[in-house]
Amino acid sequence: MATLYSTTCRSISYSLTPSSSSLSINGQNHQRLNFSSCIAKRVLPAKVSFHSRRNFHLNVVLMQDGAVATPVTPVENETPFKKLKDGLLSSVPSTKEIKEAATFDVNKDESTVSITVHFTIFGYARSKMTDAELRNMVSKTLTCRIDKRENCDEKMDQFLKRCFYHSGQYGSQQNFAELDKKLKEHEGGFTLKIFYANTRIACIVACGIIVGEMCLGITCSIAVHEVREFLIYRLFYLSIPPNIFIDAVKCASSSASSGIGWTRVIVEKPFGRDSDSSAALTKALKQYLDEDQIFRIDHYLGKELVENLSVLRFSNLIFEPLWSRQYIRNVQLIFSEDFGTEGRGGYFDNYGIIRDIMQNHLLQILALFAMETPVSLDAEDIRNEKVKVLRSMRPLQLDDVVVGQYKSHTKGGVTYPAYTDDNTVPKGSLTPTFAAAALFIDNARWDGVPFLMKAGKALHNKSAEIRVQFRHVPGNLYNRNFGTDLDRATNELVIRVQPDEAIYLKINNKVPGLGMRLDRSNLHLHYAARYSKEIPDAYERLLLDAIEGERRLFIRSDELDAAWALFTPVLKELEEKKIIPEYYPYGSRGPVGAHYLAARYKGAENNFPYLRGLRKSSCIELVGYKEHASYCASDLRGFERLFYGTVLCGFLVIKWKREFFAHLLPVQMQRCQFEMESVLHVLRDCPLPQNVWNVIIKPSDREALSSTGFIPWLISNLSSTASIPWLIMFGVVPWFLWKWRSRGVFGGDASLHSTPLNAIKNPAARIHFSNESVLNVVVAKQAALTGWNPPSTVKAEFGVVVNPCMYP
Ligand SMILES: NC(=O)C1=CN([C@@H]2O[C@H](COP(=O)(O)OP(=O)(O)OC[C@H]3O[C@@H](n4cnc5c(N)ncnc54)[C@H](OP(=O)(O)O)[C@@H]3O)[C@@H](O)[C@H]2O)C=CC1
Ligand SMILES: O=C1O[C@H](COP(=O)(O)O)[C@@H](O)[C@H](O)[C@H]1O
Repeated sequence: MATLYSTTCRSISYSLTPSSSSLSINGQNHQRLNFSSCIAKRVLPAKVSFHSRRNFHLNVVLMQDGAVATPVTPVENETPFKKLKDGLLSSVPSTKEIKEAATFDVNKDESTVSITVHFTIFGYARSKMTDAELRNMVSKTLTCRIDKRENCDEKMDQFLKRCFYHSGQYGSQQNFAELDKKLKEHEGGFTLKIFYANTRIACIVACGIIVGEMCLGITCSIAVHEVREFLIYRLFYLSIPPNIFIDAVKCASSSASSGIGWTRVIVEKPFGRDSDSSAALTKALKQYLDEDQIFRIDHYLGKELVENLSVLRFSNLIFEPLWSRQYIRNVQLIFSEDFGTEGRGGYFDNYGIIRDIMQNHLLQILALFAMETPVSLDAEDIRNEKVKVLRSMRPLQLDDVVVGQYKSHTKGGVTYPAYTDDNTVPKGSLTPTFAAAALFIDNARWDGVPFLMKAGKALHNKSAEIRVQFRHVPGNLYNRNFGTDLDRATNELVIRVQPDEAIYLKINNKVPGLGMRLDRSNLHLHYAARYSKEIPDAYERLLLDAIEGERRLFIRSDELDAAWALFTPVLKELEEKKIIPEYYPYGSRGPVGAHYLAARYKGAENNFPYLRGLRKSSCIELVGYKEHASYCASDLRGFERLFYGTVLCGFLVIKWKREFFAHLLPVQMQRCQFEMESVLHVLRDCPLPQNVWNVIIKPSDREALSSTGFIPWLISNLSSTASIPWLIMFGVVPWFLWKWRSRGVFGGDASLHSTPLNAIKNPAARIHFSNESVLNVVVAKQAALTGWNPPSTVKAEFGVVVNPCMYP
């Protein structure tokens, strides 16, 4: 826990916890500290144009070109708060500056304000630590980042001198009283002088700049010539496990809150586990705090590109008109981490990825993305709109969720652990480390548009992205260039939140030259190339906002209720039904089920995500799958066609499984322990087909599939004509499965099948392959390998039909 305090206009009590958690400072994740310490806040002499707090952010919104200094009203960006914002952790004022009283020439009214700010950070936790040890710990990650890197050593030294530590129990009034005593020793007194020539200005100054919202009670008619006041502001940052929030808040509020000045509390997530526990937490917090003292932090809201969402939408004419169901096909919100829980399993296992990432970070992004235009940039106006959009959403359905958990995987001689290998995780835990979900907003703007969320740990990369896929161009003149590949034919806007922040729009473009060839190119805003300034860390922004009393990026209690209302039913169902997650190898792209979920919702023409990577299509027409899909191209080689046919068969199996496989083959399903069957999951995880797989595929190739993900694996393998076993494998596995099933159900005689099997074969018969000989080769190979040759009637029904391209 941390207590920031400062005397004068910004006296902040801040406590971070010397714990294992990561506080991101300077763009890196660092240990999150439970500490309170002191940062001296500089007083910045500046010419300022004062505004009320309500307008404060309008000032900030003024464009500042990152590359070229803006000539526009620079004074508005130079408020002490802005400076404070730019310099909190990095630019510590010199002692001279601290002691100096700043003089602000307030417009023509000549109001003059003298401010001296003391800023101190105190760490508070149970662990024993001296101030020097704390400073040493902080110094390991502290850098001079935002400001001009001048006198860094000196600045950091000054900063560290303001860090202190006090050890105590979270539920001990006495320990908090001791903390209070120590804080007071550092707080001292301060003088706030307001010289003014105009009462109105003086009050605006006081309200808007000096004492933030605390001044609201001050009547503007008071003619103040000089105010000598001693204000103490304390900001408690509860970077501690949620089960001790209330103890800490109780003690802080009764034994260590500021007597004169504000006391605020930043609460870290998770805010409960579901609607009930969240409501209980809010109720308990409100015993000791008012809502406006509570700052529920969601650090994703402090990320630069998330903040930029509203700017992008509301200050660019080109985007806002497109921001609706009319033009947007789907929106994808993606979070992935390339590491597992690694030591945080104790916390994580009680929450799981849906609560850890989706219910808060991704949902908050969604709300900002989808909200209607707020009345103003005022925190309440923005939060009102967010609540409205959250309340227009349909609670998540189990059918629209896929959960996964990472399993151990060996790559390059290194073995990566399974989630359950973490010794802070209970054995046999079913907690999802991956989830994909489709959410819907039932309002006029977004009706029918899927918002696809995906979040996972131990995946192949670390990133956070918003991807907006637009609808196809109706009657596109250039259709011929794209065929039926919807992804190529339409635009996509990508907002890369991290790493390497960027915004880019995928467009179709003519490749320069005499011919007419189109390609996909990006209109690209790459932050590192465009802006020389480093991007502040989310926590830097949010801590500063809390100090300033800016609530825009913090979660209001009604927002929280609305968010939990969306996720609580499905979380309960997952837990009550003990849904087994799909297992995915550490470092992979996650469970296959997620691709099917996405395929179901991304758009009718886009049902075969695995085929997308190949950027080719075949002359196969599939009729009988829910959404009609067709792929056509003239240059496919035989084994690729075969592959398509095989995967399509797999889709049919999935499609029809629910009707009859579920009760005919419960053993198989149970053995695989999966709720949902998929061809890939069968290949990778079910014991029986794995035997076939093992006969045919070299171990190294098997491993490659698990570790690289299916699309790159296919691309690399299918592009090698030497790899003839692939051809066999793609044919054999489904046939083998089918054979096994036939045996299981009909005693090995497929001809005895009746209605259920017909249910697969009939639609399958409508799959057209354009190369008969390929199938015959495969059938012969599989007969050799499995000892079973499908009866000719079956072969015929599976439809080896030479079929010219039906689609140009
Ligand atoms: N780590 C992350 O990436 C993120 C964390 N959060 C949230 O931030 C908060 C802190 O996270 P993190 O630092 O990882 O948490 P930790 O589990 O590391 O806890 C922080 C500190 O709290 C004290 N503490 C831990 N467990 C207990 C306990 N059972 N009873 C009393 N005190 C305890 C410890 O200090 P001591 O023993 O010295 O008192 C510890 O150093 C949590 O609410 C977390 O959910 C939010 C987003 C991201
Ligand atoms: O809130 C959380 O976020 C982190 C990821 O944050 P990032 O800023 O590094 O992307 C995640 O690791 C953690 O599980 C979760 O609690």
